[in-house]
Amino acid sequence: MKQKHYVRGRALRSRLLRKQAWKQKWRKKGECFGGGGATVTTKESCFLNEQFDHWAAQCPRPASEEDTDAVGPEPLVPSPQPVPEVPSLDPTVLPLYSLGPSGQLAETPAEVFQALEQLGHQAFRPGQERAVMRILSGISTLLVLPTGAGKSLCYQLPALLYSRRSPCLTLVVSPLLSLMDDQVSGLPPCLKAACIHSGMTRKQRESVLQKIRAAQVHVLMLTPEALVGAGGLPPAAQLPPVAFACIDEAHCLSQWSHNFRPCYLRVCKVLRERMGVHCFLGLTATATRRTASDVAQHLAVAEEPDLHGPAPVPTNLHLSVSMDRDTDQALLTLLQGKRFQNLDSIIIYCNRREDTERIAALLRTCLHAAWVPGSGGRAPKTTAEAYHAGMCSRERRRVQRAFMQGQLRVVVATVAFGMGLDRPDVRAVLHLGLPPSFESYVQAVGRAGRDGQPAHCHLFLQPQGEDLRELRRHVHADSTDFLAVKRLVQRVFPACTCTCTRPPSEQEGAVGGERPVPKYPPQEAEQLSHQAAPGPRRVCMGHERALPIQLTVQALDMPEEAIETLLCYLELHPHHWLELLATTYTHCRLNCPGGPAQLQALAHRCPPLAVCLAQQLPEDPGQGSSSVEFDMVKLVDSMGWELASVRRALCQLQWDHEPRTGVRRGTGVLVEFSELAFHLRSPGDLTAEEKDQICDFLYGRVQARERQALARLRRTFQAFHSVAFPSCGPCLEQQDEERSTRLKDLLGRYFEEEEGQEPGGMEDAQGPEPGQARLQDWEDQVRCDIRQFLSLRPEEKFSSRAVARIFHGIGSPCYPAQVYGQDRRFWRKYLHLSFHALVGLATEELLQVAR
Ligand SMILES: Nc1ncnc2c1ncn2[C@@H]1O[C@H](COP(=O)(O)OP(=O)(O)OP(=O)(O)O)[C@@H](O)[C@H]1O
Repeated sequence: MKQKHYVRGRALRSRLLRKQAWKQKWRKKGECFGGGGATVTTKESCFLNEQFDHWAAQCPRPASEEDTDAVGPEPLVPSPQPVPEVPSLDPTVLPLYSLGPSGQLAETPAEVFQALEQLGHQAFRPGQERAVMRILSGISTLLVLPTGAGKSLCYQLPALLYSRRSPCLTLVVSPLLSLMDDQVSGLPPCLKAACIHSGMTRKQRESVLQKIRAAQVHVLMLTPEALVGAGGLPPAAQLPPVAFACIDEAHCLSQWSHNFRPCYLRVCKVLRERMGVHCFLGLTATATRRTASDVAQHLAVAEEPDLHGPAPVPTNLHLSVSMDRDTDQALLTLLQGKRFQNLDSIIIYCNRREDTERIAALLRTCLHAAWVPGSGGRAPKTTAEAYHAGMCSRERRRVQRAFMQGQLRVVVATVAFGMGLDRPDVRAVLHLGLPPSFESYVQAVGRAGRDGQPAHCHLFLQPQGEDLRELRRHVHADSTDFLAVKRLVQRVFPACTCTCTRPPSEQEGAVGGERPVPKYPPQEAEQLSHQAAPGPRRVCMGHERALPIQLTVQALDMPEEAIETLLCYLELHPHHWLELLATTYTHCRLNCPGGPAQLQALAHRCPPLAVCLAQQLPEDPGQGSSSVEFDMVKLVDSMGWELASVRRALCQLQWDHEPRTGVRRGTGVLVEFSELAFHLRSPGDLTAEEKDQICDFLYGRVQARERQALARLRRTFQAFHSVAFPSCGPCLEQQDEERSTRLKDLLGRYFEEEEGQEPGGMEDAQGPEPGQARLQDWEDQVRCDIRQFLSLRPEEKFSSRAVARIFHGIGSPCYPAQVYGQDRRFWRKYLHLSFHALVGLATEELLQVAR
């Protein structure tokens, strides 16, 4: 029987719960991205070769010197087993075809059409031939085509032809970790493919790498994290040359896209600098003009991207929208109406995981008896199942397989379902609630009717904009306040002693930084240069620094991704304020069982240890110690060595050779690395004005992003609202073609337009937004609640944003939902009021309390 435990003391419990929530998140991150794990120690690995999959007794052979750095996030790719013979390879892959005298593409040769047939297709679809010929001519290309238009062929065919000419590799970077294995097995048999992602064991990864080294793989699929994060790929010299790199979902590269992923920016850098990639193919189904030109810039595509391909929503899709009071009942009515009742492959998208479970159960109960199987012949056995990222991967795979095989009629899912799904005969896609953007709507409906046959899409919009409130929460969750930005800037640019040597003439402000200035869209660069005038000529050429992730996240009350995004902005700025390096473990603890004498002796054969001890001596004069703890990155910076070399030198202290036999043996020394940290290089001689400029720039960017996201939401809501029926009644029998076309036009115009021209004011400037109440009607009550909330937790130092977040039900690292969500008096209480108005009131009340 379970025993009940009673805990006294709210403060203690909150702290414990907070810690627990944080640990859970940390562990999950570790599973997904290879980072975020607990302290990595050599204790958990084999004593002989430091691998994690066996103990010393079963060790196949002692580690080589190169293996000794197999600790921490970077060196996850040791090569413990004999490497097969690598065929002699050309270091670079030349384009297959050369351009004409005026730079035009060659006429498509017969071998390209033969390869197309070999891949199972008779003719090219629109956009494919040009993209394929550009890649085969070595020209970087951005291809924007709707979902299901056949983008994958544009890397498959060139990969096949390049590999036919000489052994080489095509890299495909894709965020679809869950589907990667399926994607690999779905490739045509003439293309040998493999994948590397963080869900693989070290052994699996090593076996893939061996095949690659032996040039047995034509296409290598990778997640961005697997490329730039933990482990990465071995040096380019150990791999076949890369013909070209394909970036799937390339819109993630743009900071203006609905789905910016900072990690993607490092992908291009790593591919260029580490893998020597010159030719890129970017693929996306959802890029506005602004996003597309930003992505093109990153991929170094010279021309303006062509957005005049097929319309974002194919003609065979029939779109409709309704605003029903009782959405659950309306959904049941719609599915039993003439238009939907015979359709036997339906996806229903919900914004919340709980809803997927609830709706699936509702459909199982209410639809099972009423359902009339379609004429397709395959009658699904199950009516409805839920699918979301919170389910275990086995269960998700089971649901997906059942749907793909036609055994399941309806999948009720979050957006986690359907990415990369290639079932041609999905007959309907329904949305229960407003999608977060036009992009995600287009992507979702694009899963239907890929076979060209008619398919139906319906959206249930909540009439009072209730779903808008939920979506706005996500926007505010990503935002931050000025103080947090300032704290981050202080941590990133601490003063260094290099400034002492700056000549006085230069301190006055000779113009122009010496660091290289990255290429930037002219309009953007101009805008940025107004915000950040060129600073004085740098004396300090930059220091390597480590910002421990956990500590920084807690200190700034900002999620890791938000911090990474801000760091990316600084790297992208025309002044190139910093350089982001791969995350690393920064804290090192070295323990000598032989006591201080052994430590001193080791320092004689290990320069990093000698430097470290020398740096520590003034604090600990005369006192011998058998262990030492230090910041690796600081040490590396002071020595001017490479981080990997220092780590390797330290790890080697754990081994020496038996003097007589020369056999390797353990010294008993223990080297532990911990504290995963952002790793960067930044100058330490910034003036106070420069730091202020940087803060202004970052905060301006955060605000602009928030404004842009809110404006996008508003526009999405208004577009669907403008074509919505008051109830689903008129959509039961047949679609309304006029409204469907009107919606398609609105979507087409959105992707065609230059974005960012919208009035940028926050919601309050124009009165309450849809789904919001007027602040004046609530002000007294809100003030009263804020005061009560603050008085209940006098020990906490809330910021006004933290208070507003709690009233909107937004968790943050310091104030997680698991803790604060328990107090229902405040959590989510004012979701119907403007977030910024709440911040304003909270500021006034906090000032009042402080007086
Ligand atoms: N030239 C072609 N002729 C006929 N069918 C094709 C052609 N090119 C691709 N296809 C088919 O079109 C389907 C969709 O292709 P693919 O998965 O590459 O689309 P996509 O644009 O990548 O979609 P998504 O954006 O959803 O990933 C596949 O079944 C593929 O075999």
